[in-house]
Amino acid sequence: MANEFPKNREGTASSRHANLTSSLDLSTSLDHSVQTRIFKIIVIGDSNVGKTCLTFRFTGGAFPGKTEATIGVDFREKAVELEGEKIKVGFIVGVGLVTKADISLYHDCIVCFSVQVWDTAGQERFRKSMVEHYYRNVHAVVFVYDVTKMASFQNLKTWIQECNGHRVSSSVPRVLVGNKCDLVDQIQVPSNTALKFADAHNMLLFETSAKDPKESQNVDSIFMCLACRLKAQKSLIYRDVEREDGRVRLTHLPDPKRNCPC
Ligand SMILES: Nc1nc2c(ncn2[C@@H]2O[C@H](COP(=O)(O)OP(=O)(O)OP(=O)(O)O)[C@@H](O)[C@H]2O)c(=O)[nH]1
Ligand SMILES: [Mg+2]
Repeated sequence: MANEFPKNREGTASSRHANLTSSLDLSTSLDHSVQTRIFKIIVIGDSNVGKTCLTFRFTGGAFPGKTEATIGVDFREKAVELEGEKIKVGFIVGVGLVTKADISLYHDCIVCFSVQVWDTAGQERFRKSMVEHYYRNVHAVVFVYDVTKMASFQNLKTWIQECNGHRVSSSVPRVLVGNKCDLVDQIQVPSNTALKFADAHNMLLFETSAKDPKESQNVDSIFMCLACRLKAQKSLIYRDVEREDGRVRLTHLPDPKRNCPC
């Protein structure tokens, strides 16, 4: 896998990823971070639902002034303190619209295509191998839909299927986020419909807005709550395990004494 950042549509290296890991594979950065506590969270959902803005709000504390569709993947991370302990929350944010030309540019990257190109012959084979990386060693999944776009809510089923199809265990925490609640006059997905769906899939539901500054605490609580659950679930004692390829992999040992205050 190439160790360079995917180029954006203008062909320049994306500066949005500035201080983040130079690797495209967070599991690789885990390899080098013995004793560092990192949770890998993937954020998926249709293009344009606000995945990038939500993670930007959490990691950067603001709504980005200018956004463009994510090509390839977006990496972000934030160091947070939980119960006096410092941990890192790393995000991989799924890609939006991908054209055929983009695909040839990004053939070495981890790419998650949006539903628009899922069933296109030829692309499907490529997508399959890339998405494997995307879901590997994931600690939590955030499904995002746009409360003003019913289609983005209906497509969640497909995103969940994909997640399950990549052997993401049912014990991996999943949350559902309805974004763009600031657009009160345009809401198409009623809260009770979303709640039923979340209950049926054993997910917590957050309805929020990456844009509205008054919601910023709510956005933080999505990820902090996940981090909290992860911290409670996973022992943060890592041990090294030799992989078949000779590299070292980190695993964690269960620690039943930890409880999540959420
Ligand atoms: N009103 C409103 N607009 C938002 C909100 N979040 C994102 N947007 C806008 O929605 C558009 C898409 O946001 P992104 O964060 O780029 O969406 P994305 O899901 O990352 O899209 P892809 O990268 O294409 O998959 C942008 O024009 C944002 O400004 C929100 O909470 N409220
Ligand atoms: Mg994006």
